[in-house]
Amino acid sequence: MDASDEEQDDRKGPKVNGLAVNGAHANGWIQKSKRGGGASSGSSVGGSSKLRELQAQRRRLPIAQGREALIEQIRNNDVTVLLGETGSGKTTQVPQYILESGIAGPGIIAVTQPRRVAATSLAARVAAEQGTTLGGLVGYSVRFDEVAGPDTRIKYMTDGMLVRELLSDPLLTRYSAIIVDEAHERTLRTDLLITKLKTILKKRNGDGPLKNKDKGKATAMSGNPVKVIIMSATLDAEKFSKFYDDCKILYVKGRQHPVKIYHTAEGQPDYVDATLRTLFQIHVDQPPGDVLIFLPGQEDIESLHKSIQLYASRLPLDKMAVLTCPMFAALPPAQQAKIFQTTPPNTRKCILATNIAETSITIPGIKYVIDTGKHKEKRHLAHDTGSGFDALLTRDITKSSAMQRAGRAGREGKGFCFRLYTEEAFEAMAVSSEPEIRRTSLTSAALQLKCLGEDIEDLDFLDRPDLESIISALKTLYFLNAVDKSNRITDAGRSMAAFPLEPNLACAVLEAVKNGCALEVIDIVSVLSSTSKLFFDISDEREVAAEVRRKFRHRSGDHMTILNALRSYQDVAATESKAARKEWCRKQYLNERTLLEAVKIRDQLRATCEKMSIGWQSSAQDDERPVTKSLFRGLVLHSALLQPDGTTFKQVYGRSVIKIHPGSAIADQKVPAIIYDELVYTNHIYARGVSAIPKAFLAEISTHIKSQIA
Ligand SMILES: Nc1ncnc2c1ncn2[C@@H]1O[C@H](COP(=O)(O)OP(=O)(O)OP(=O)(O)O)[C@@H](O)[C@H]1O
Repeated sequence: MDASDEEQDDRKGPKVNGLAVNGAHANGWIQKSKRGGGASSGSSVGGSSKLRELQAQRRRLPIAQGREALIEQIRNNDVTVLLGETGSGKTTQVPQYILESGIAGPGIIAVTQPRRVAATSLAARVAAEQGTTLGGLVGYSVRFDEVAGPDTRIKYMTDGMLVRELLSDPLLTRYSAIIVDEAHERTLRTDLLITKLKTILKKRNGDGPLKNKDKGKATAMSGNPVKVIIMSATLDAEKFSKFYDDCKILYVKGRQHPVKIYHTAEGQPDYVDATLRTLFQIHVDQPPGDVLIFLPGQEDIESLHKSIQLYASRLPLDKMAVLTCPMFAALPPAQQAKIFQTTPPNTRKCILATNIAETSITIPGIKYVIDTGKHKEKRHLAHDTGSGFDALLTRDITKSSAMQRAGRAGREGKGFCFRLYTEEAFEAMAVSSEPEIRRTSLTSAALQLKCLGEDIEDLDFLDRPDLESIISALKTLYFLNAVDKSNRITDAGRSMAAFPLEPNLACAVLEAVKNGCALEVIDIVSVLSSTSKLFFDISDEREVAAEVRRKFRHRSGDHMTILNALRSYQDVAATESKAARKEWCRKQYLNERTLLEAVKIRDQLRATCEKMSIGWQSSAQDDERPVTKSLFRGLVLHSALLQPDGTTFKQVYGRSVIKIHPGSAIADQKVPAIIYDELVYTNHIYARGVSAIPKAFLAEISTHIKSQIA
């Protein structure tokens, strides 16, 4: 291991300990924080020692030194770009400063996050710092889950939730401050917010950004102005500033604890093996402290997990034990929660994570980070037919990601980051990832914008989406009958947008209402919309799991199979205790978290139907045909016909030749046509979530679709 041995300070530009503004040292206006804690709005700040300790921790954060100056800047400016090192305290402190200083008036302070795990864990931390219970003064809102109430003033939410709120409140009038955090990730939804906030600022605050105090006061008196703060540790601040009419850029200097970074002398093509060696080198040579390892995906995590266990079992008994905790989205909740648990004595916890743990979160105990420099990236390969598929590819990370990963060490004390790539490789990395708007499907965004009376192709974005993706999105909306031939939103399109679902699944629900099987389709769609998969795919138990789950199999395919599994779970849930339910799920290799989430989603979808006076009860019983027919309507662009070879399928509205995934309930059946939820690209293009459909469905496609593809 070649130690380049510098402390992480990859960002260029002048900074001072505390704050600097637009690159210049902010001499004269840096003030020491008078106090770090204390809520201003009726929260129950008790005198417990835990709370006192949390308040002392707040005062020790680097950002606390510039608290007053920061408040002043936000007070005097409509838009602020805030750049501060990882761990400096931006995400937890800025909303509290805004609240405590009263800048935001009586409105809610929204803090957006790209990932739900960040939104929920940050809300819990800030609630504790305010001495209140979660859901009171501080809450969160993520898709299908909200813990907030009438007293909530700071709300951590996923960027998607705030975009959704635009539909019911286009000027986001409930919010007096909107903090867009981790803006460097450039998720599609964050980019949409950044665009929309520009118009919202004009409408709520008046023309042009307000840069001086007097103007700020004048607007505050005249209506319901909003403060916008764009934050990140690794951001192209100038670009954001330019977008918002050269708004102020503030820099927070300093991390609470240093992180020492090491690079390898040579590249490590076998990064899993290199990780294993580095881990045991740390384990043998370095003082106690937990290790966080970043790997691209589940397969590498499972393989490394096994190797570590094997080596750890051979360690001398007088050595510290090694405890491994995998962390990826599809993992059951109990296992995910392990990363936040305290480590038993004389044990080194070792978390093997995807980039789900890369930004925002603080994992107690982590002192060492091993960064393989790889991640998986979803890319939508669009087709001019409106079809296309998402491919998950292993790629090099960006400089931004590398810095965020290193930033997960050094949150409670001095940290170390071991990068399994050379310093030259780091220097050669792209600064930040390509914005999602330029590489994922735009269908949902285009529909939401249509509802707001706007066209995605006309909007002012930080980076414009590709014309090809826009066309693909608009064609999909047309195929779903969400827009008409003149590209105007239809009533059906408006109804689709009202559901917290992808437009194709919302379309299937609306079709199911017509076909008398909404109950079933809502159940299926609820499982499909959960964050994790229903069926565990643990590689070394794959065959046992498939055998156990055979009883849920339905001859028509995976959608009805999902329904069978959900129904069986509900039967168990109706009679058994929580523990028995859990055990039942474990034995069936079913993810209970998915089932619990699906039940919540189902309730929300039923409530959405009721709000729109749509009946969700079913008339069709024990008949899969209307169910698959309804799903087909939503998944029409995901349909494929059996080829003469009898094993592969050709997309009806695309050019790809695909196979049914071996894990599918109908993998060994010969069926004339299929619909599928997604395509995954490995050595072949595989369709996952597959159901058989009669060819007749394809023939029945409405004439407007036929004319479109002619
Ligand atoms: N859940 C938590 N448990 C313990 N300490 C925490 C927790 N959340 C935050 N902290 C402490 O507060 C510090 C600041 O966290 P915060 O998330 O505000 O930083 P940040 O500047 O937003 O970092 P990042 O850019 O990495 O998100 C952390 O370094 C850690 O010391």
